[in-house]
Amino acid sequence: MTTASVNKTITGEGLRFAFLQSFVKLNPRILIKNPVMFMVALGTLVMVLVTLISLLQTSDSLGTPGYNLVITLILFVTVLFGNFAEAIAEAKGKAQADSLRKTRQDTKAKKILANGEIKSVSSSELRKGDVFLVEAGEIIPADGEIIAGLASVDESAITGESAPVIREAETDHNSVIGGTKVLSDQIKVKVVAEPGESFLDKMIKLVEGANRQKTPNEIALTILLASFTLVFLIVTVTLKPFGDLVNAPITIAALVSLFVCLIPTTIGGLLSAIGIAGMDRALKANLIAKSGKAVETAGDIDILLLDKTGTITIGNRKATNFYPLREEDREKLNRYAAISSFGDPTPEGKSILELTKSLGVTFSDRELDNSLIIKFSAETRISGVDLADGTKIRKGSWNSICFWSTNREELKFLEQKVKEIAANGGTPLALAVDKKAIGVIQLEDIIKPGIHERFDRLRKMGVRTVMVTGDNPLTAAYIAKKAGVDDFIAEAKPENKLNYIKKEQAEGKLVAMMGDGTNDAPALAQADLGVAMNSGTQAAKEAANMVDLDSDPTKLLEVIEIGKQLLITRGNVTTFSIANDVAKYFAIVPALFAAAIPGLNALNIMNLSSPDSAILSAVIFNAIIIPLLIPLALGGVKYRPIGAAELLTKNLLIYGLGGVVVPFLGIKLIDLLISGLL
Ligand SMILES: Nc1ncnc2c1ncn2[C@@H]1O[C@H](COP(=O)(O)OP(=O)(O)OP(=O)(O)O)[C@@H](O)[C@H]1O
Ligand SMILES: [K+]
Ligand SMILES: [Mg+2]
Repeated sequence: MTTASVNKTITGEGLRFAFLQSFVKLNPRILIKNPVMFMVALGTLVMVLVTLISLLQTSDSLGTPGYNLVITLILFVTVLFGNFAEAIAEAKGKAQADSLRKTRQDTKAKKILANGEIKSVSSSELRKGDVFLVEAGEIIPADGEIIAGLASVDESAITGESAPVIREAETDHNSVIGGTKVLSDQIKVKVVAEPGESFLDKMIKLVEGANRQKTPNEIALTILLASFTLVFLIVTVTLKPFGDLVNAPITIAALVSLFVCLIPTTIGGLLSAIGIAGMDRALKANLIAKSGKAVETAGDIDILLLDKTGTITIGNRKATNFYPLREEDREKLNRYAAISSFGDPTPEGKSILELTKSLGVTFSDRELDNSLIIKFSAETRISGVDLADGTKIRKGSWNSICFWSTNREELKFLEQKVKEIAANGGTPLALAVDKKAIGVIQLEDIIKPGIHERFDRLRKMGVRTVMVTGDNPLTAAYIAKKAGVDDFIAEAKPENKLNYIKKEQAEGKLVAMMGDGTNDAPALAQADLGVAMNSGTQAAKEAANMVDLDSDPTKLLEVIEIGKQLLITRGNVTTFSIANDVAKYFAIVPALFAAAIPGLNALNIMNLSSPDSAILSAVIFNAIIIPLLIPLALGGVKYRPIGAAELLTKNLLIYGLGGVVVPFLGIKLIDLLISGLL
């Protein structure tokens, strides 16, 4: 199964589920969470009483039992429609959860005991901290981090992506998920999640909406809608004495109907469906949002921090050339580049080793016996090896090698080459032996095609892009200009990201970033929107509020579009809903008083056939607009990157004006259809 392809359309089973849920959600304890719909339900109850009383006694102020019954039923259906909208949004998640459950199964695990022995246990017996072995062809029994080895893994059960991925110990891609399958090699994995708290468990709960909480914006909007409801309650109630005063008695059916038509039932009925659909869209893009708030925040992001390598440029930097200080050093440079990269697992190290191989450099493993490998770190920007014979080889950024080297005079000759490489967007690495620089290694980065257009799109949405790189300022400036980012931070260390985020947040900006390494975890936690790559370390995934199953660094751009789409859809449906209510006011009120106050006839532009028909048509329209808008609520309003002001004008025109016009037409049409029946 694939999360990406499951259930794009709603199945018959989904419809049945949603239909039943519409009744389950009539439970007052569930309904009260939606104050607008709760009031409609109360109105329905009032009308049930009125219908019963009107059966027993005839009175002008009660109306006929038949008419009252019809109004009662329509109000009841209105509540059901609201429930149905939410249920149909949830139905998609339920289907996804069901297929994910099939992925989660008990498997055999080869647990490695403290004494090194292997014991076969059930996957459910594995606890956090346990170590297990998985070999080619086996299912990984639990979530974990690889502590030894490397393997290609089929993650299609979770990501829907059929191409295998490589996971390796001691890299930023050391994370494996229980339920996925090892295709080649074998790995030792340390368990990171207790049973029941695995990634798959969390994902199932998430898509099911089991712990769905209202987002802050949803709460704010709900409070606003509730206060509208209160205002309209007062407006409607005070209309009664006014009607008596002008000798136009208003029936309870008319008052309740007017009230229901005035309160924002459309957005009230669709609000939570819109939120669920937003999370669903994120899921379709293979993004696991830990909360609805994360998706919502994405729509409001001001600044996007992006890594250079792998995000703006294609994958890994490739070594393309060696430049010795003196021509006679060429052999030596190539050789030491190879030896110093042998124990360097970074993409840069691997690529240097490959280039030396293609140049015919050979050396035996024995030369590295008893040597001390100096691992690359983003802090030092240096890697290398101390050989057993005392030779110290280092490679790293120009600044750090300059700092380490003592042949200051000679460095000047190399600096020329370094600048040349950087000015063309490459990354220069200097190589030094025993504190003497002997040459420069050229690493090349290729900018991803189409990335410029994506940044243009973001700029139009009002999002500023900032490239962060550990590279030198010259290289950074070249790539930043070529790729079209708004700003860059060069020679960045992990804590620089964190500080930059804090600084922007202090100015009231919302910042998003994506990361995979343990290094990135603090910044991912600090960012308003932190997206971790699925391949990343456990620390990164825990700190983030979204996880990208595809581990695609450009996914941030999609996240923002999904967020914007959610906010715009909600905004537009709200505008439409309120405009609708205004229109309904003008449809009902003149009809109610036209007989008693002839002057109001001027307002009776709709010329509906009778007050009863006007009210009935308005409540019918009020009810059916909810299911009619379900496709819009679930599908979302397509987001186009135009300026904020232009967007507002356009949306006000379409949804505001449309919201006024559509009910006039709809109510008139319904009036024409039913007036014959009355
Ligand atoms: N394997 C390595 N050995 C030695 N030095 C390296 C190695 N890889 C990178 N460097 C140097 O360290 C600098 C910082 O690299 P790093 O990979 O930390 O950058 P980064 O923060 O990941 O940014 P980017 O997104 O550009 O990769 C590089 O510009 C390069 O000069
Ligand atoms: K309404
Ligand atoms: Mg890097």
